[in-house]
Amino acid sequence: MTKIKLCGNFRVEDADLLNKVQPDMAGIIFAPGQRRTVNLMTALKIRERLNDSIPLYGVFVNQNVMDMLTFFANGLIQGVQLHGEESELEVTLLRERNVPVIQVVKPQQAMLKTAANYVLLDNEFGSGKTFDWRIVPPKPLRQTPLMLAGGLTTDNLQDAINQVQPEWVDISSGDEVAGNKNLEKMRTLVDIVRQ
Ligand SMILES: O=C(O)c1ccccc1NCC(=O)[C@H](O)[C@H](O)COP(=O)(O)O
Repeated sequence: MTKIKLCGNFRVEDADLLNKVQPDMAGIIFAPGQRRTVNLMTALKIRERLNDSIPLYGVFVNQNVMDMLTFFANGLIQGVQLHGEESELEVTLLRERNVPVIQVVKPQQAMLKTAANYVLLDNEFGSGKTFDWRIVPPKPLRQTPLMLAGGLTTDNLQDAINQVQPEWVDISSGDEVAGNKNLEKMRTLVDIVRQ
């Protein structure tokens, strides 16, 4: 069964919504200067309020690996999403310290051989824009479990799963209404993957 990550949570109360719908993974943005960026205090509060059963991943763009290791060691995050041009060396360094890694790649690179636990296909930063799913290599050719992202919504999620057969889907804009996380959208998305 496809699993679901709900990303870009940025208000402390988003933890309560996540607890209600129980996604397989949640994400918060540490990349600076973005609409959904969280500061350390908010991140700590979200982790504190979030059910222990929901792993929280930090999203970073070309940031300091030592910070990622510290956040992981302190239990603030349970894994990292590398959303920039991070090197395989950085991925390996994190993996050697048992940090689960999601490496974001361009859709054409789904076959990339990497030490990361997952490759995530997205062409922008939580932009809500889809890409042409036909360019994703078929499942038997992929080396690493695939997370599909980019403009997934309650309207297109089922088609995306049918066409791409990803191990995971990752959604941010698609669970928002007027820029805030929305319980009904989140619930519908989770129901679609679990039906
Ligand atoms: O959401 C952001 O602001 C963001 C900023 C910098 C790097 C990544 C960012 N978001 C990543 C995600 O939320 C998801 O991994 C994914 O791209 C979902 O995007 P979408 O559903 O298209 O909003």
